[in-house]
Formats: sequence, structure tokens, C-alpha cells
Amino acid sequence: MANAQKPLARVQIKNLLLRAYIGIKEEEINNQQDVVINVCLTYDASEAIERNEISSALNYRTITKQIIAHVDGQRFALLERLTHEVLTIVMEHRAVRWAEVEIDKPHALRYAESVSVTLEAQRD
Ligand SMILES: Nc1nc2c(c(=O)[nH]1)N=C([C@H](O)[C@H](O)COP(=O)(O)OP(=O)(O)OP(=O)(O)O)CN2
Repeated sequence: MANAQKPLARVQIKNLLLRAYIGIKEEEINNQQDVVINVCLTYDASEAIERNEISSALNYRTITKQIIAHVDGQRFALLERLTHEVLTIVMEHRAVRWAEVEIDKPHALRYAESVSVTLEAQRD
């Protein structure tokens, strides 16, 4: 299949709600809080479409389970670091061409509904 015709799939894992120790305040160090993870990635889905078999696809269930195992109940200081670690998990899958991870801490700021950090990465 010619490069220009390769179907680049956009996969989104939306609003994955986990709980973790995240933050620098004493209250945050002592108590878990919600984190909401959004992942968007692209990969070449030619084989998945052609074969219609999970073994030919980038399994988003696998990625989701890896993120859950890494984050749920674990401890982080900065949102930037947590976001980076999740992005690293996603990019370790060689099929991923580009990925963006946004992680929200709802109600972390007294006067804001939520605060989030977004990081993205691209494979050459
Ligand atoms: N760049 C970053 N800045 C901050 C982070 C972070 O992870 N990256 N984290 C925090 C705190 O952990 C928390 O999210 C916010 O706490 P705080 O600044 O105290 O916010 P409040 O609105 O509760 O502040 P008040 O002064 O109590 O109103 C901070 N920054």
C-alpha cells in the first residue's frame, strides 16, 4: 500500500478516571485524589483493517491496563511528571506515530473546576 494511502487511525482513551497521591500540598500528600486521563494517539491501521484481527492492531486495552497499573494508587508530586510517565508508556508501543496525553486534577485549585497538563510526542 502506498504511503499516502495508509490509513492513520486516531485512537482516543477518554476520561480514564483513576485515584492517586498527586500534588505538593500536605493534604494532597496524605490523601488520594481523582485524576482524569485522556490519551489521543495515531498509528498505521492498514494491517488491522486488512486482517480484521486484534493481533494486527494496536490493542488500546493493553495500553489502558498499563496506565492503570502505573497510576492507580501510586504517588507523584507534579502533574507534569505524571503526564510524562503516562506519555512514555504510550510511546513505548512502537506502532504509535504520535500521541498526546492530558491529565486533569479536578478541583485541585480552589477557584477552578479543574487544572490539567498536556504533553505530546512524535516518532520520526
Ligand atoms: N506546574 C505545576 N504547578 C503546580 C502543581 C503542579 O503539579 N504543576 N501542583 C500544585 C498543587 O499540587 C495543587 O495542584 C494546587 O495547589 P495550590 O497551589 O495550593 O492551589 P489552591 O487553589 O488550593 O491555592 P489556595 O492558595 O489554597 O487557594 C500547585 N502548582
